[in-house]
Amino acid sequence: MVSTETPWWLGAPTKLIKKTTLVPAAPNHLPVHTLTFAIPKDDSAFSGRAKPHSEVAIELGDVVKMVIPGYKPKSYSMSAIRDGEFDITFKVYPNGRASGFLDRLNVGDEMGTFGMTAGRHRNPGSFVGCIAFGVGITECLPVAQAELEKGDAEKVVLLWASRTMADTFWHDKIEDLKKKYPDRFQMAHILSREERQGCLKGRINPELLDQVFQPEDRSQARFLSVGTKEMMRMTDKMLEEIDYPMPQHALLPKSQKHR
Ligand SMILES: Cc1cc2nc3c(=O)[nH]c(=O)nc-3n(C[C@H](O)[C@H](O)[C@H](O)COP(=O)(O)OP(=O)(O)OC[C@H]3O[C@@H](n4cnc5c(N)ncnc54)[C@H](O)[C@@H]3O)c2cc1C
Repeated sequence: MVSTETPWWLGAPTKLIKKTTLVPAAPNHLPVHTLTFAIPKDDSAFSGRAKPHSEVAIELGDVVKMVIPGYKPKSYSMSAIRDGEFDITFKVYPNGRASGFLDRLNVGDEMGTFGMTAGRHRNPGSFVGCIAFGVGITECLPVAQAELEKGDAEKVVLLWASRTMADTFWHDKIEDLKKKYPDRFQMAHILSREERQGCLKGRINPELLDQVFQPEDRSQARFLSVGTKEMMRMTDKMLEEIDYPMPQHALLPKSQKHR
């Protein structure tokens, strides 16, 4: 018998309602855009491993799967959720199959999307250190904000590694957090290709992590790094070198059944 049901991995048709450019395309910078979509109204469209958008826990690193036609569902962090709409923020890679498709969408177009759990849980404690590599800030900043809002973290330090300052965005959001939490939130930039006052220069290494993250009580420190798999593995190794064994010191370790 042939099933007429839509497979769960196609998600539900989701309409693009706004496109905002955060980093314009330039010879030395890949563009970054935010796409705002209307949340599909009918939750019954989600089955199997697909979750409704309203159940995506941004603070636990859950993702939205964007179903790229003729390709596959690709993961993106939900960079914000509001009444009836959600955002993804993405970098457009040269010849990127998924990012290229997203970049070519026009307001009013529809594509399949669904929510998916990252299968992680939160490790509580008084110090949070976040390390974002490039566009990894799309997960790190919303998680850092959620940690500040929760209140048990006395200090949240966010280190953002970029090529140059012109590759960065969300300065207004970062300033708002600094103003709202002057004693609890600290932001540090490290730039690999630009000397700039007030910013660290070079690449992340264990000594630098030890210098940037200085918890009063080391046993309370929890870390999140977001970037490519290789960058995250490398960062975990560096944290272990400076005596923060992982996943004991992970902010969002994988839950048992998702390992
Ligand atoms: C859990 C999770 C969350 C994610 N969240 C986001 C997000 O919020 N925003 C976002 O922009 N992306 C995010 N990504 C990455 C995203 O899923 C795609 O991998 C990315 O958009 C590239 O896909 P593509 O098909 O366009 O590029 P591909 O066709 O896979 O690659 C095209 C070219 O770009 C290069 N490239 C691809 N990815 C990277 C990279 N990360 N860094 C440097 N070069 C690269 C490739 O080497 C290749 O040369 C996330 C990934 C995961 C696993």
